[in-house]
Order: sequence, then structure tokens, then C-alpha cells
Amino acid sequence: MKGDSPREAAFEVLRAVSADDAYANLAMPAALRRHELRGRDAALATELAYGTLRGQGTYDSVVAGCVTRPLEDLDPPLLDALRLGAHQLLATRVPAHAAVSTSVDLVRRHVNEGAARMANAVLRRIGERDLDGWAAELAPSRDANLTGYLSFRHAHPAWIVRALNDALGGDEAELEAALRADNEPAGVTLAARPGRATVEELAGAGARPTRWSPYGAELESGSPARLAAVREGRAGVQDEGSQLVALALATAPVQPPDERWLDLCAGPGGKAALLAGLLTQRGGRLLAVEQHEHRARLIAQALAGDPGEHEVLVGDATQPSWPEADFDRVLLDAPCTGLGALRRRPESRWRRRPADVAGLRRLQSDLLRSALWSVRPGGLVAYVTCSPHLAETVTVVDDVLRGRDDVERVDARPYLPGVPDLGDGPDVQLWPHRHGTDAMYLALLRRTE
Ligand SMILES: C[S@@+](CC[C@H](N)C(=O)[O-])C[C@H]1O[C@@H](n2cnc3c(N)ncnc32)[C@H](O)[C@@H]1O
Repeated sequence: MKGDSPREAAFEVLRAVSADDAYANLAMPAALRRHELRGRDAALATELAYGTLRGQGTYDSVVAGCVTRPLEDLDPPLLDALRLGAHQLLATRVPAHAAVSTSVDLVRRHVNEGAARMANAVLRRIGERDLDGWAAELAPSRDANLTGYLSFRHAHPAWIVRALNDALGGDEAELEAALRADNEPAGVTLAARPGRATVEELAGAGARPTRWSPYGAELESGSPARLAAVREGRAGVQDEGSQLVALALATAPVQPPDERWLDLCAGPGGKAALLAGLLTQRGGRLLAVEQHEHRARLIAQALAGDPGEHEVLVGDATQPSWPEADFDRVLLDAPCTGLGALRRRPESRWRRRPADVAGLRRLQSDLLRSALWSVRPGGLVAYVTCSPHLAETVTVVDDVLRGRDDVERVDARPYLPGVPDLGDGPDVQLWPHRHGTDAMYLALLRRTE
């Protein structure tokens, strides 16, 4: 049934995510290829799958409000089809009758006739209210329990609502804007690798220059691979926030020499490629370290066409195999919860657990100590996460700097020229709702002795 291919493709992605722990951003392109979907059909399939995954916690609460059995007792493909139907009914302009009948068809094809009848009854009930109506019925009241209400209304686990609230300092309107922004699909941003491609070239191929990064361009539509610069590795897909934090490290002043840079957690190599391009223009050398071999191979690919000097090292960055104080600039783009990129990873908010934070925080602190050990006096360390969770950002920096008098915090804001709303400094926190970037955090640190 060619006409239903977008929904089949979306349903397959939901099944892969819930049954096989797949990542939607890998499963989706494969499903689009299998169903030969392009253009508007591909966009519809992607919106249906990603939107359903983002809203899953809320849709599950609504489905649970309409069935008598616990959700765990439902056949998993039936539950996925109900989620897909609920998304169309509550968050899209798909007409209700089409949302119901196409979801019931999926259940008929993938489960059985009895389950299809049940899906029909459940989806008709769901369609009796809009999302605000279901919030009034099922969520705590906004006044009594703001976190619980926002968690339901904007489909974020409560612990993430609290983490964003803490990072935003308790401004209710801003918190709601941040939650909404996580539910907006993010565009595809490209970075022209310095010395190998230019924004003009990307713009000539239809991309729109980004607001602040001199290397960035946004792709309005279509696959990045249609651009020669991307196919040839002279440009890569990279959020503007990622470009800005790497550029801040590269442009903040350091007394010469300034020729040895270290990227401590470099896989898959987006920031390393940007730094390598800049360093090649300055005649320096980059060492990119990565613990996982397959990700180290991706770094090597990203650096392959750069004519400068660079080396990729597979190893644990908490156990340096290089001499102390050997580098002029060090990037630590630390492994983190990724709460700053929820709009790009639709299922991740429901997979992450609050308990993940403590383990990551220990690793982030060990890595930051290692970064500070690696930089020479006078040199700079950029501590970066794509999470705004305070336990992964300022808390890590504060913990590591406590009791040390050989490191100073540098005001990072001047090194993101033109970027508004950067707060009181010295650290920088970017936000999707303020800047249209991922929520990247940057602390710039200078070793003084
Ligand atoms: C946030 S990602 C880095 C993204 C990268 N900077 C980019 O722009 O493409 C963190 C990376 O650190 C790696 N990693 C985690 N623990 C590590 C360790 N102890 N030593 C080295 N690399 C590590 C992960 O495998 C992951 O590739």
C-alpha cells in the first residue's frame, strides 16, 4: 500500500526503538530507503516517528487513561500503533478519521483483527479531547505541581523538567519556552571546514549562512549528501552551538607558542575537524584522543582531507600517555547526558535515567583534571558539554577547581561575538529557545602556573 508507506516507515522506526533499543536517527534513514520515501512523504514519516517518540511519555499516560489493562500487558506493536495514533490526534493537523483509520490498519496488519477493534475504540476515546483537555483530566494542576503539569504537557520526564528549571534559574515562562523548543524539530546545520570549504560555497548550494558562526550554514531541506562539499568531507553536519564553543577556544588569546592543541574526547570528530582546519592555517598540530576505536575511525575520516598535521590516538583520556603541560589549548567535549540535544534525539529523554548523571559527573571531573594536567601554564582549556544540567556543567568545574590556585576562569562571552543573551558569565550556556542552537555549555579555564 504505497499511500500508507510514510506511516509504515514511521511505525517500523517506533518498533525498532522500542523492541531493539535502536536510535531513531539511525533507524529513520534506513526505513526511508526501504520504503523509497523522498520529499514530502519522507518529511511526513520523519515527523510522525520523531513526534511520537518525543511525546511518548504523555501519549502513554493518555493511552493508559483509555484502557483497562496496564500498558505492559498490551501487545508491544499495538502500543506503538496507539502512540502513533495519539500523536496524530493530539499534536498534528491530520484529520481525526485518518489518524484513527490508518493506525487501526497498522494494527490489523501487524497484530490481528481483535487488536484492531480495540485500537479503534481506544483512539476514538483519545480523539474526544485535545492535549489540553487530557492535561486537565490526567496531569496534576499547574498551580499545585508545576513540574508534574509541565512534564505531562510538554512530554519531558519530571527529573529533566527540574534540571532545566535549575539551569534557567526558576523562570517559569522561560522554562516552558525551553520545553517547547525541545519538541521542535531541529534544522540541519553544516560547518565548512576551514581551508577546505567556505560558507559561500555552501550558500551557493542553497544553504543559508548561520547567524554567528562564520563557518556555519543551515540547510533548508534535502539531504546534506546532495552537497559536494559534504560528500567530499570538506564540510560536515554540525550544530551552530558546537561550532561556537570550539571557535571560542580557538580565538581566546594565548601567549605564543600556540601550536599544539589537544582534543581529549574527540569522536566522531566534528569539533576536531573544525579545530584542525584552523590549526592548519596557523601551522600547528592537533592530537585527537578517543576511547572507542570505531569512533576514532570516524575522527580519522573527518580529518582525512585536512592537509595539516594531526594524529588520532585511541585511549582513555583520564590516563594520559603524553607529557604533562604539553599543549597550548585543550578541548574537553565531555561525554554527557545529551540533555542539550533532546530535539535531535527524540527517544533519548525517555531512555536517560537520573542515575546516569552521577557516573557521568565523576567521569567529567576526572577528564577535566586530565585536561588541566595536559595544558601548559598560560594555556587554555575549554570544558564543554551538550547538556545544561548543572551537575554536569558548573558543578563539575567548581568541584575540580576547589582548592586549586593554578587555574582561573576566563569570561567566555567575548569569544562568542554577537551572540546575545549569554547571561552574567564567565561561563556560557546556549539554549535552543534563546539561540536556536543545542544547549551547549562552555567554561574557559586558563592554567596560571
Ligand atoms: C560528546 S562526545 C565528543 C563529540 C566530539 N567532540 C565532536 O564534536 O564530534 C564525547 C566522546 O568522548 C568519548 N569518551 C568517553 N570517555 C572517554 C575517555 N575516558 N577517554 C577518551 N574518550 C572518551 C566518547 O566515546 C565520545 O566519542
